Amino acid sequence: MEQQSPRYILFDLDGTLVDSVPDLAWCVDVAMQQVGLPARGEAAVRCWVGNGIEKLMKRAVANAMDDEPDEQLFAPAYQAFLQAYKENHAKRSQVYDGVIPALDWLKNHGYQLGCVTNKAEAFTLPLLQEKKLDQYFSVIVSGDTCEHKKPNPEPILFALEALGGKVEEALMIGDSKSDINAARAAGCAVFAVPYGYNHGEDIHAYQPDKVLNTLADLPSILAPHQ
Ligand SMILES: O=C(O)COP(=O)(O)O
Ligand SMILES: [Mg+2]
Repeated sequence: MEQQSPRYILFDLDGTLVDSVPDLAWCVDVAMQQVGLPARGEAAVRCWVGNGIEKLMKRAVANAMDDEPDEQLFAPAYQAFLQAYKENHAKRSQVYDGVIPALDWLKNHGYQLGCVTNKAEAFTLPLLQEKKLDQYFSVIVSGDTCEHKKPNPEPILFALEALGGKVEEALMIGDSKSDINAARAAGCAVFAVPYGYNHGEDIHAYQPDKVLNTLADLPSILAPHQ
């Protein structure tokens, strides 16, 4: 399959467009307190984000990346997190520098944009709206839109079908190995940003087609369309 210059660009959300860990960590610690566990803090949450909020809370309750949590603690902690995050998904979170100018430029130069996130839809849409990012995207695919999340290619393929685009014309941009692996499995190009959340690992190790220090670099890399 010959990769063409992209016309469809799919953006990851947490760690790529928005630094959402301050709100996620705040809500994790509210939940920990409610079930009598110690606060986990932002640094730990930064390593645990990326596979959806249920997985994040399993890691927080177990205080480990891969261990299964105590079910008696997990169920109430997860409910407490959902309750807290409803009111606290955008308060402390910030759009990264360079995002708005990049999205404006892409939108004005003929690109079709989508957002493909592992965040649950109940939180994705309000966060994008509150940060005034929803207006840029013709399709928004959340962690519970499809049967599988990234790194499965399904959400990327679903977004492209909605946009009417082919994988050869698509570029995924994300911060984690899940974004890179999903894009590779789908068969599209992938760029990464190094400032987000990749479970504490250097994103270069996953060999994206390019690593961008900021999304503001995109206009100097991509050709304008009509
Ligand atoms: O909610 C998460 O785990 C992260 O979502 P992301 O796919 O936007 O990085
Ligand atoms: Mg991400």
